Order: sequence, then C-alpha cells, then structure tokens
Amino acid sequence: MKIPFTKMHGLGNNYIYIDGFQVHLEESEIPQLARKVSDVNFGIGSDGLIYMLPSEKADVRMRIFNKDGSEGKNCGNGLRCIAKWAYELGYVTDTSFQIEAKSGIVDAEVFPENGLVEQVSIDMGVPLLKRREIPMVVDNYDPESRVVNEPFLVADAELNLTAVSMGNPHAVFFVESIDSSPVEELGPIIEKDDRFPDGVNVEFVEVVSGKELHFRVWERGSGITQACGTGACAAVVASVLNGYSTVGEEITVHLEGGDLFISMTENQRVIMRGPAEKVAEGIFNWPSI
Ligand SMILES: N[C@@H](CCC[C@H](N)C(=O)O)C(=O)O
Repeated sequence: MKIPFTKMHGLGNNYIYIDGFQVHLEESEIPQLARKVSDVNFGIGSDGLIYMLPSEKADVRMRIFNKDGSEGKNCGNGLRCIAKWAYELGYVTDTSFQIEAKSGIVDAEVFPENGLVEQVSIDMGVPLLKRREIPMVVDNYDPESRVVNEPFLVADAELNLTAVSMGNPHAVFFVESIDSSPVEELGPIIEKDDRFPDGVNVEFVEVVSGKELHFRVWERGSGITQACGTGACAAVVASVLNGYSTVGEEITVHLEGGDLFISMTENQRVIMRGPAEKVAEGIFNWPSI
C-alpha cells in the first residue's frame, strides 16, 4: 500500500500526518505504522504519527500516536498543525473551527496570509487537577485533592511535583536551572512510575519571571522532544498554581524548538498560540518489502 503523507512540526515537535479524508488505515495496523514511520533508520523519522479524520462532533478529528505506537489523548503541537492543514486543504473554510481529540473538542483559530497559515491559536480548555483525574494514585491521599508542589521521591532525587492533566497527564517539576535539569536521567523513570497508572509526560521548568518560563520535556511514548504543547500549557497552569504566574497574563514558554505564548483566563481556560509548519510531503510504502 502506498500511503501519501505530510510531515509537519510545531516548534520541532514533528509528526507524520496522514489524511484520513483520503486514506483509510486499518485500526489494528496503526500502532505498528506509527512505530515504523517514526524510525529514522528504517522509516521516515518523527515523534509519532497523526491521523486526521472527519468528525461527527466537530469540523475535523485528530488522533495522535506516539513513537512507541501508544495512542495519546491530546497533542498541542498536533492540534496547531491539524488546524493549519485542515484549513489549507479546504476541509474547513472559516478561520475559526473545532477539532475533536480523544480528550475532547477544542476551538481553533488560524491566521492565514495568502491562504497559508503560520500561526494558530487553540483554546485548550480547562485543565483537570484532581489526583484521580491526572490520574495519580498514592496511598493515604484523597483522590479529589490537587497535587501542587508535593514532595516526590524518585531514584535518589527529592523533587517537588505539580500534576496537571490537559486531557493527557503531565508531571511538572520546577528547577533552579533548566540546563542542569535531569530530563534524560529521570524522564524515563518518572514516565513509568507506578504512581501514574497511565504513565505521564515529564516536564522540567525554570521560572525566569512570572511571564517567562524555560522548559524541557520527556514525552510519554516518545522520549525527549523539541517541544510539547500540552506540556507547555501544563507548565503555565503549574506556574499559576504555585504562585509564580498570574491568571490573565500571557506567558512566554521557551521550549527547545522555540517559543509558545500561553495564558490562563479568569474562567480557567488555557489559550495557546504558536506556529505550525509543513516541511515535506511524500509517499510511504506500507508494508515495506
Ligand atoms: N507532543 C504532544 C503530546 C503528545 C502525546 C503525549 N506524548 C502523551 O502520550 O500524552 C503535545 O504537543 O502536546
């Protein structure tokens, strides 16, 4: 089977996008396909696979598969790229429309110039903060409670955890210096820690000021990536919860691949603005011989 694909990225968080308006993928094959296209040696090379589909509830639907083939419930950089792609392909004609992800429906707005979209704004909705919603399981803790600046021992490290769900789980740790943050060492251990029954995306964040954060991520199912949109949103929410940042102010998050601009509104909604870029189009041979 020859599968047409497009490679896009948001701040270097890159996925192979397949247009489900045109191409039908067998459900049972998608995880294996995601692993294959992500492989830089035997496939194309990416952080995973994103499948764009028609939606019965919104204007377009996004499904995201990590590098290891696991399906994520949400993807901030993917949502911006899907918004750009759906608009440029003419699947949506208004500049404001809705995208369905596994975690729910979000409002997207594109800002086209001569028909091409470089910047996208997404209303990422209200974060989930209760322990059971992350989900995070720890003996003797109320599942209805929040996890804010809570002591978290892992390997030999004593960290403080703030946990946020943006439809997918995030463990946010504030550090003195992003350059010496233990992303490579602790990211893979925390991702699979038993306290997170669904696994977790792991973020280290340095507060430069209330309006500026430095950020590095270890993504569940994909490892280190240049950027994570939902992770950057979780970092901003965590910054507000810890009193570093203020509701209503736009915060610049410096990720390895560039900057996102994120604010939390008075009614707790998280608004993310940033770029989406198309880099390549091609045909993938599947299964390869
Ligand atoms: N890169 C993404 C998040 C992708 C899914 C994540 N790894 C998960 O399993 O929850 C983003 O930009 O948000």
